[in-house]
Amino acid sequence: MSTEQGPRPHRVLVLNSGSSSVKYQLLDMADARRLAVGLVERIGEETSRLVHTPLTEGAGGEREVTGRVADHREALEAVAAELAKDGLGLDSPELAAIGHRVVHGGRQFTRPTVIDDAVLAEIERLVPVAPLHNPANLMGIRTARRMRPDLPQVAVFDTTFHTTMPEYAARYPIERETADAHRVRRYGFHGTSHGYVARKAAELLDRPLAELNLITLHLGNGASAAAVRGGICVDTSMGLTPLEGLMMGTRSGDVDPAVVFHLRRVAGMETDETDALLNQRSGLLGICGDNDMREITRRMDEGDEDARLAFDMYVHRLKKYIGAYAAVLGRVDAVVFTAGVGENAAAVRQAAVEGLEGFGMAVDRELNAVRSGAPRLISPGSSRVAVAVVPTDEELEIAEQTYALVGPDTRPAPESADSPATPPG
Ligand SMILES: Nc1ncnc2c1ncn2[C@@H]1O[C@H](COP(=O)(O)OP(=O)(O)O)[C@@H](O)[C@H]1O
Ligand SMILES: CC(=O)OP(=O)(O)O
Ligand SMILES: [Mg+2]
Repeated sequence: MSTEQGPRPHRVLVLNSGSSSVKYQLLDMADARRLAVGLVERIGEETSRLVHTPLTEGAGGEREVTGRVADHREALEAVAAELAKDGLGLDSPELAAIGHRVVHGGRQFTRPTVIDDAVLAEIERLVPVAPLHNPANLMGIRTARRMRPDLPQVAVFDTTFHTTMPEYAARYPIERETADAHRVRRYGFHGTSHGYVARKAAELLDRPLAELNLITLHLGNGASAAAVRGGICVDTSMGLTPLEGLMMGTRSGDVDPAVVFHLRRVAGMETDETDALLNQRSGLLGICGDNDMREITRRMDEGDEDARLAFDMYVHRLKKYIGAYAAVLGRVDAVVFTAGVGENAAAVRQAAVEGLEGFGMAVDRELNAVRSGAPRLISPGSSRVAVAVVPTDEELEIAEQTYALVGPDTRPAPESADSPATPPG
């Protein structure tokens, strides 16, 4: 190893770019401490909003900036400006790397990957199968590269965790030649989150992950379930794109594919229209006009029947996946709820597990009502299967995977740090 030239950089900026939002965190990896966190939401609308919270000593509290943010480039520029106000700007020599959530990595990206032009081109090629997500991820990456061309940038893919699915779970039962020619298969998403909460659930249960059969339920705006045996994904509910599976905020989840042909024939709906219908105007929103579970449970409490129907459909479909994955796994040690809905909507957890006593699953009403940011059990002591709430932290997981790949312990001394990044193996 060559000689040290001052302290090595050990901060990582993580960008989790969604279709219309960016969540970000700046972390000090020396002690896994968060220095700043924030969110830009409603990108592309007139009412965009940036909420930035510096967490360094004396930096003051949360700041809010409102006004139109046209796209993910402007969003990142606005984030950089806020970070700079706290002395945490992207020009800081203490920044070691930028980690990006990339939703679709196809089959080729089976691990976090340092981004170069070839990797960017691959992510671009996958846009048709993640039309809401990969373009946003790409814009975040390109903007970050423009701002710090010297820094390693790492892509952490939602799909990676699911690349272990057995072939019989990953394939669709359609003509092989056609499927293979167009890479039509099930990829699965939210993998960073499923992998993270599976590990955290093992810690909560104080048992080795290798021994556990888990059903992890990531219920955010997008939602997916995974069957995890010994830390390895054996099935998941999302497929070629993040549209399959559970009912979501605005996405339908599972429907008979003939719905698409039917709407083409009887209503003349073109492919793009049906795509927008199923991805953006369906799910909870399509049934009751709201996609936020807080609003839906509030309306339900006031006796609103549309909200009740949306809730019942959401829970019914969730329960079907719990049952299916119990069958896939044979024995279940824990059901794990995570993400915005899973962590906060006690009513969803209660209703999804209700009636599953025959599967050894139950929720304790009082434990379930506790509000907490900590991993916790919500099943009664008598429950054969543990039911848990485990907050996800995709940003921390991305930061750790990024740092493990390009942090100071893994790369040559600073003098060669600006040499081109290595492409995937
Ligand atoms: N306190 C809460 N009670 C019920 N649902 C909530 C609460 N907070 C957030 N949610 C739900 O979580 C969703 C956002 O989840 P999140 O995991 O942040 O999604 P994403 O990362 O896809 O944007 C919201 O749309 C809402 O439905
Ligand atoms: C893949 C996916 O659905 O992501 P999100 O939940 O962030 O929309
Ligand atoms: Mg999310």
